Amino acid sequence: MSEEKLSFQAEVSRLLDIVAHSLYSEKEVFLRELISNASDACDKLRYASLTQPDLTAGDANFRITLTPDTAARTLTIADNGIGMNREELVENLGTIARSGTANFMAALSQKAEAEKAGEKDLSLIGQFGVGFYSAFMVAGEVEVFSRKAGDSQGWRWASDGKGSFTVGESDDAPARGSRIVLHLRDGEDDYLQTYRLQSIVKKYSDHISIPVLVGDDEKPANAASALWTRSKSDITAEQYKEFYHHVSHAFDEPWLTLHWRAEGVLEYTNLLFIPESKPFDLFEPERKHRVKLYVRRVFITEGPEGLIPAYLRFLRGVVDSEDLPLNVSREMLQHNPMLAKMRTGIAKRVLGDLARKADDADAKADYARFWENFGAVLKEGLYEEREQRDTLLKLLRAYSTHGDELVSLEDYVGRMKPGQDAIYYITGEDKAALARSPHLEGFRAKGVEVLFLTDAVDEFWLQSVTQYKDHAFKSVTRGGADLANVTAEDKAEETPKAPEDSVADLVALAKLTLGDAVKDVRTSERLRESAVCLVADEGDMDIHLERMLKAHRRLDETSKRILEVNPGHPLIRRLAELAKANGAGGAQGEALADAAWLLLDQARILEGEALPDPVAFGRRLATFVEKGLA
Ligand SMILES: Nc1ncnc2c1ncn2[C@@H]1O[C@H](COP(=O)(O)OP(=O)(O)OP(=O)(O)O)[C@@H](O)[C@H]1O
Repeated sequence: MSEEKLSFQAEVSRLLDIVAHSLYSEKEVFLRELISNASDACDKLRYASLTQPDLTAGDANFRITLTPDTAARTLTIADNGIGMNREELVENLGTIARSGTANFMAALSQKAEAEKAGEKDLSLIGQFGVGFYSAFMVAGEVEVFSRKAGDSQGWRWASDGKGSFTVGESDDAPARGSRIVLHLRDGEDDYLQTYRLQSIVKKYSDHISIPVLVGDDEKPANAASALWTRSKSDITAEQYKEFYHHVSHAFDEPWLTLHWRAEGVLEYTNLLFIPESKPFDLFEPERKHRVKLYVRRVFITEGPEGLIPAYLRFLRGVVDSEDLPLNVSREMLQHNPMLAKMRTGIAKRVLGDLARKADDADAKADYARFWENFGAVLKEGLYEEREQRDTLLKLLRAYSTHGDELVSLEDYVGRMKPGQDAIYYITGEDKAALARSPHLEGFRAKGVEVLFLTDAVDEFWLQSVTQYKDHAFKSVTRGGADLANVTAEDKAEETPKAPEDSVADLVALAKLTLGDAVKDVRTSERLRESAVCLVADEGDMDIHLERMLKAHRRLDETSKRILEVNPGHPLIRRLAELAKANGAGGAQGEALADAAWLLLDQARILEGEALPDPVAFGRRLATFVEKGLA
């Protein structure tokens, strides 16, 4: 077959464009990327050879070699790993298959815009890692010769990184694995010097368990032992960080590094990291984790189901088991009882370490950073893992009416007012909008704190977790406000409102007028400044949850709401007087009926809901304003 010319996927072309104009300040990281790929390729072959020993026959010593050629001005990175066939070369080196790529590209173009505007480097690309494509930061042309383990045919892939690449058969491919030849750009001769290459390997790839050989030197330039098998005291923070970059393909700092060995019935070593920033694919529907499973230093698979609970899927790193059988197939893993035991052990340990961070009064801001990134994921555990519920509730943080800082449930309970039983919350998308909600007025006036719960997942865990330390969770937009029993801080608050019966006629008239449009009309305990609001009945679905379900087409019906009126509000007082004077069948009947509809529509607007009949609303409003001006 002759050579074929193919185009890069559009995202790759855009990425290459950015890479060529290098956003990386340290170009040398291209080597880290290529060595990381080579090491992954060796890991993959080692796993495959467990069941097909022929694959490594004749050459079982995995290694990565870097060969500079000063005359040709090329740097060659070769491995004897799994290699790639034609389809894999096209697929892996022509597209970006990773989930979340679309989001990333969007973020990237924003960044490009921001940079034009002269804003600070957001180092987004650094967080994502451009992998193989980083080769084009230093090379004007890249050739990949590759032969897949077990295949007879070898291939050559080549590109100048400008929109297209060629792929064709090659007699020059290694016996097994890949050889990447970088034709260095002018000015990149640094990467032809052995000592320079050695120092880069030491810096970024010391933890790689495959030996990396540079030039003619027979001694590997890296320590070539799996980092997690070394003693903690022998590992520097820098080495942990580089290992985190390698396993996670992310380039932020680890927020937390957890390195421990579980001993007892089961033995396994864990080197896990919590990233400092949110990975792009955190909310993909599969909710897959990315932790790598090894058995006695042999890489088995990434992200096996059942090893890490979904609510901890932000963890990165490796788990190395001493007990699982080496020939465990990926498919059978999931049903292995040892895996379930490891999962429990890992969850306990991670949550325990998080609890220590959460309890540390000096680390408040630090924990808040973690919470902002991963709190929404952690909360999934509240309904998915009963055994960890109490621990997770202790880790929970939320904004509240108390101030600008995240608060814990313990803080909240400590501030509860005499006579207050419940933990009050309000759900919605946006904290600032929630803070303006009329439902909060009475709570504010009595100094009762209300939590703002703004993650979609909040609606779900609140269905199954009903209380914290005997205090029920209660939505301020549902049921009665129960504020009568709470002693106000401010005595003025206790001054009696207009007696309820003064608005009884208005309430009766509104009920009659609004009929089926509402479940009930009643006077409100929770309003102070606003005239009206809508609430859900005690047993009904919360307004925000219902709206969310409808948006996702999981619900067709809308439950009826209760319209609450504030008997202390001047408008309500005035309407109440009119309703009383008018009696049944009075001359003001029509105007009062219009007023009732306007009150309901106003409450809907405050709730952020669309009006079912905006034309009627407009007409009624016009009539009223006109009368008012007359
Ligand atoms: N030396 C190699 N041997 C075998 N396969 C390779 C090699 N280098 C790259 N690949 C394949 O190409 C794919 C794409 O590599 P690339 O570096 O772009 O992305 P990645 O390693 O998946 O992730 P990242 O971009 O975070 O590094 C790899 O996932 C792998 O399948």
